[in-house]
Amino acid sequence: MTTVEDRSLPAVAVLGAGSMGGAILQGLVVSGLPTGGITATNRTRAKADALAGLAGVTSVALEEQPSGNTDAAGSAGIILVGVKPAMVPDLLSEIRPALRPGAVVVSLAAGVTIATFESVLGEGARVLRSMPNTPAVVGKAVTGLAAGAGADADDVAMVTRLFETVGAVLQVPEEQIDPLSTISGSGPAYVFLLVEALASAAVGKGFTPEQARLMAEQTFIGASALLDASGEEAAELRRRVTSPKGTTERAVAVLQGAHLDALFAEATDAALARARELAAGA
Ligand SMILES: NC(=O)C1=CN([C@@H]2O[C@H](COP(=O)(O)OP(=O)(O)OC[C@H]3O[C@@H](n4cnc5c(N)ncnc54)[C@H](OP(=O)(O)O)[C@@H]3O)[C@@H](O)[C@H]2O)C=CC1
Ligand SMILES: O=C(O)[C@@H]1CCC=N1
Repeated sequence: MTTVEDRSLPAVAVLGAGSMGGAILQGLVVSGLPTGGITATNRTRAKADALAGLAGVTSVALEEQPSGNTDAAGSAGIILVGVKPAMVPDLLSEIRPALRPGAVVVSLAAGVTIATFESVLGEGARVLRSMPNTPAVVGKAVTGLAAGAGADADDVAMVTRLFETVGAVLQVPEEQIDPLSTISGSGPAYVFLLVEALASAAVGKGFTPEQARLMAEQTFIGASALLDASGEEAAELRRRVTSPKGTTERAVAVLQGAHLDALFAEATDAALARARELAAGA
C-alpha cells in the first residue's frame, strides 16, 4: 500500500517563480503533498511578495538576498529551473557548485536542451526536461516530461509525482518536448485568443463588453466542463450542437472554410521554429 510518506517529495527549489514556476508552486501547495520545504526565488521584491502568502513557501527576492539561488539549490532535492530560456546557462553555472549529490534538476524552459543542461552541470547530472502549462494553478495542467541519461527511474517517478499534483503528465522522448510545447505548452494562449475573438464578435452584434465577456467566457468554461464530464470526444459534442440545416452548421462551415486546421498547423509550426531558435541560444 502507498503511504503518504512514500509519496512525499524532498525539498523543492523553484528558481524563477514567474508565470510558469509560480503556477506550479501554487498547484503544488494546494495539492497538500508533503515536501521537505519549498523555496521560490525571483529577482524583485514585488515578485517575491506575490508568492509570500503561500503556505509553507519561502519566497526570496534576489535583489535583497543575492545568494538566494545557491542557498535554495544547495538545500533542495528537486530544483525547478523557471527562468527565461536565455538565462538558463548563467543560472546553472551559478548553482552548480552548490548542488547536493543526487539533486535532480528539472527544466521548465522552452527550447533549452538536456545537452545544454549537461554541458554546464557536468555529464551524469540528473536532469529532466518538462513542458507544463499555466492551468497548473488550478490543478489542470498538461506536462510533458523527458529524462536525461543521468536521471534514473526513481528520479523520473519523483518528478512525475510532483507534476501530477498539478495535472496530467505525459512521458515523451526529448525530441517530442518542443512539438508538445506547441500544442499544450502554448495551447492555453490559443484558447484565450479564441475567447477574446468570440467576445469581440458579440460586441459587434451590439452587446456590451460585460455581456460579451460573460457569454464568451461562460461558453468556453461550460463547453470545457462538458467535455471533461461527458467523456465524449469533441467531435461528438460538436455534432450535438450542430442541428442539421440549423444555424451552427452555417457558422461551422465558415470556420472550416477558413481552414482552421491548416491555420493551427501553421501556427504550431511557427512555435516549433521558435523553439529551435531558442535551443540555438537566439
Ligand atoms: N508561461 C508559460 O505558459 C510557460 C513558460 N514556460 C517556460 O517557463 C520559463 C519562464 O517563463 P515565464 O514564467 O512565462 O516567465 P516569467 O518572466 O513570468 O518568469 C521568470 C521569472 O524568473 C525570475 N528571474 C529572472 N532572473 C532570475 C534569476 N537569475 N534567478 C531567479 N529568478 C529569476 C523573474 O523575476 P523578476 O520578474 O523579479 O525579474 C521572473 O519572475 C521560460 O523558460 C518558459 O519557456 C514553459 C511552459 C509554459
Ligand atoms: O511562449 C513560450 O515561449 C512559453 C513556452 C510555452 C508557453 N510559453
